[in-house]
Amino acid sequence: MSGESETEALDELARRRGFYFQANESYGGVAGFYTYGPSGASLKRNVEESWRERFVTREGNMEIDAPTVTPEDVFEASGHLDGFDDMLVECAGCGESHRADHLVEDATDIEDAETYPTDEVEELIAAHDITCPNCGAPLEGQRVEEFNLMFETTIGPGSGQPGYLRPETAQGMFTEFPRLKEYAREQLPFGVAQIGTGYRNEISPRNALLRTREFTMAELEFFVDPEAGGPDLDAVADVSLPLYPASAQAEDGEEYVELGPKEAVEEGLVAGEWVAYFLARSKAWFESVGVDMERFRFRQHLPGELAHYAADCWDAEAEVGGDWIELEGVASRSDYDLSKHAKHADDTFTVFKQYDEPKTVERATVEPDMAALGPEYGSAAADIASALADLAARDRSAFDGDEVTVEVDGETYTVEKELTGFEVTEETEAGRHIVPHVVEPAFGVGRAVYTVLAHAYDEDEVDGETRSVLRLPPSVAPTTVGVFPLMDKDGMGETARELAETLRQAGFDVTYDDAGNIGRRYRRQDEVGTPFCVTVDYEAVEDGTVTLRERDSTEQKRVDADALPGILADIRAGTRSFDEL
Ligand SMILES: Nc1ncnc2c1ncn2[C@@H]1O[C@H](COP(=O)(O)OP(=O)(O)OP(=O)(O)O)[C@@H](O)[C@H]1O
Repeated sequence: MSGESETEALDELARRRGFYFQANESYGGVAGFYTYGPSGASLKRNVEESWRERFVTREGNMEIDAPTVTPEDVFEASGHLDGFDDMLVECAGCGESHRADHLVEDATDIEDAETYPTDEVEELIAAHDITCPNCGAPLEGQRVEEFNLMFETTIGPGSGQPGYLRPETAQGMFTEFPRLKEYAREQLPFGVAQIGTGYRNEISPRNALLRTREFTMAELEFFVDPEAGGPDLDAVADVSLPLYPASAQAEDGEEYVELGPKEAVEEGLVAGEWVAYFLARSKAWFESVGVDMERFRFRQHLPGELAHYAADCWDAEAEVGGDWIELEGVASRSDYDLSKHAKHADDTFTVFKQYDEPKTVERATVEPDMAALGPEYGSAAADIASALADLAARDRSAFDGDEVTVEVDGETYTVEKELTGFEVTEETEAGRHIVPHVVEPAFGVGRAVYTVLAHAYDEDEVDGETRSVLRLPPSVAPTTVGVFPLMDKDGMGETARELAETLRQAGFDVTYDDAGNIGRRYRRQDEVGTPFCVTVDYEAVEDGTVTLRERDSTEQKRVDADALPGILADIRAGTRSFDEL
């Protein structure tokens, strides 16, 4: 199937079978907002649960649940207020808004247009005769502007306090760090995760769940000691990473490198063992929820694309509808976030790192003679005193001579050493405060759900008819099993209803269906990805055996109804397969 028809067929099935649809359609709907229907909400919940199990429970990490409305100060510190922009160009013809960088990328070989200044993007639009994708009018001469993607709100009545809907969940983990480090008993490394809603006022929402204005993210902020060693990469040695390095992209090649996590670090391709570790864990997780590994890669950010604080960043990408889309970013963020908050907030964003043995250290301090500094330097005296204190802590050798020079507000002052009260004392130190570095795997849940659906979607032929089928893994499928009586008579309906109830009580998502012929009932379940269907026929009423039909092969086997809970649990957990029954 071509890329476009794949996504069109999927969107149609998603509406019809209750996976997702445009929100508030009865009021005309607003672009970029989707409602997950019953099947989609269940699939999404299973994907989130599986993420939680993989990245929180099994890793021994913490999880928090922070508010989505956030005061302005937080985003001033994080840099979002100034820098969380996309490039906007509006069509003079039809008034439609577009991502200017995306239009340039579509029309040229440029892959990182978002890093170009707006005037250069305007020139590129003119040079390549780029037109409005909606109405075809030329966009030459239209202004390209930076547009901040955060939704603004007011907290409280009246003029209130300015606030924003969070564009990512990450800031919650950073602003609460002073408390979180206490729960971690200041022992690095430790991870804090959050699954929650993020909001971005996207200029041009499109491709269903891929670019929406409200979406669920699953993020892990992993705090590490930059001086300590990394994780044991043997634990993920069985995962090979399909890497698409920046160098291959620059040459415009499709040169993938398949390497184990350890080799990727040793060859200098992936900066840092923690990044390699999370790439491996991510790949295994994407595979477990049903992303097709033939259509999956890790793309390294190009140098211009990298945030200035980031040492390295890799995006997990999947091919959907002919395009590569970003599902997750794994970034090495250094101490950028915590240092920023330390500057703006009134708290400590460090951890106390204890030495193996207490150390004797020399400490240089000053105690300036203010009675002498005041008359000599006037209003600058207090600033000079604090500059002297900074200097003593930073560079003791500056006090070697008879005079000390400091700079305050661009002015240079020379102070007699005698007046500074400079002193060196010896102290015993048990440890010191360090700012942890952050490695962040950030996932978009909606994009993962959409990719899982797109990769699961298939059409084949059954009994001479084309069937649409979602080949979803049993662990994420919205319904685990459909239970049908052959007909609702001669005890078959009752037996089937009882079986459905037993399976529900055993914790399975069950659909009971007695409407229409059995082939049609199978087809309905195939379309929502139900991996198994159980049919209760005459024999079942007599001897307690039922037929178990597998979705993908459409093969049927007779099994004891009593054994079903065990069989289904094993298959969902991946410890037994249908073939082994
Ligand atoms: N508008 C959106 N709709 C749905 N998911 C999104 C959206 N924006 C980001 N995400 C998801 O959140 C994850 C982390 O966000 P991040 O800030 O790294 O995205 P991004 O680089 O801004 O994405 P893009 O370049 O595609 O806009 C992304 O990998 C993606 O899965």
